[in-house]
Amino acid sequence: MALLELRGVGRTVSRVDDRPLVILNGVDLVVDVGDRLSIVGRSGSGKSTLLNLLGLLDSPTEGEIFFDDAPTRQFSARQRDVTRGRDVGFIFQQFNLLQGRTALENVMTPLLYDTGSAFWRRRSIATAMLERVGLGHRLASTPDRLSGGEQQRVAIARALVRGPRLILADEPTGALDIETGESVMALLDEIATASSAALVTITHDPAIAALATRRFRLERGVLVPWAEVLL
Ligand SMILES: Nc1ncnc2c1ncn2[C@@H]1O[C@H](COP(=O)(O)OP(=O)(O)OP(=O)(O)O)[C@@H](O)[C@H]1O
Repeated sequence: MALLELRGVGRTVSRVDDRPLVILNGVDLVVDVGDRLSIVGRSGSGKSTLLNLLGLLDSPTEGEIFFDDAPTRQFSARQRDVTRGRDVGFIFQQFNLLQGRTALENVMTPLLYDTGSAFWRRRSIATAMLERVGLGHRLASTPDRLSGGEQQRVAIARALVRGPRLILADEPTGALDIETGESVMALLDEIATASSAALVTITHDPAIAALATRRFRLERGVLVPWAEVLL
């Protein structure tokens, strides 16, 4: 079942010199429930721009994006925010944790926006999530007391605490050594599998890209399937 579908998606921005810059062009992509996709591409090829579109942070200037078969062009700003908050989890290279806040507080943060019972149960839900990523003993630690791998585990717990159906990871292992990166990817895959979430990973690392079942390369804004295994 298609969770997300991009049809003929493009994104063009105007520059200071008024010449338009085509960042993405004619992107067709279907992300199914439980899919594992990787996207590689040179710096400036449009990877982050594409991820922002997949996460409903930006809108395409051409084409259409469907979420659960609904055209997102017709979504109100609130509908986009609600859909994103409920269904999309973001993981970044630099973790983006709230400094000065404990691991538990960081993971509880997305639940503050939950209108259901999860809001009232946020402490126990966040605790269980941190236990799941192996950090049950570091609930009270602030990011400055955690290693890079531990910080990324907190970020994963925070991204997944609301049970998103789509996980978007932008260079999730970029700031980690190879071994820690592999264990972070294994954890991401395990949690995504348990909740049937789709996982889209942007990476420069061919070994990380090869973990996905569907691999793509962005070449100057054009998305091309990439079957080559580089291991
Ligand atoms: N709002 C904008 N206005 C002008 N140019 C932009 C805008 N957003 C992105 N670009 C340009 O579009 C190109 C693609 O940007 P994008 O950040 O998507 O690339 P990327 O593949 O993620 O790069 P990197 O791997 O270096 O992060 C870049 O040349 C960037 O400078």
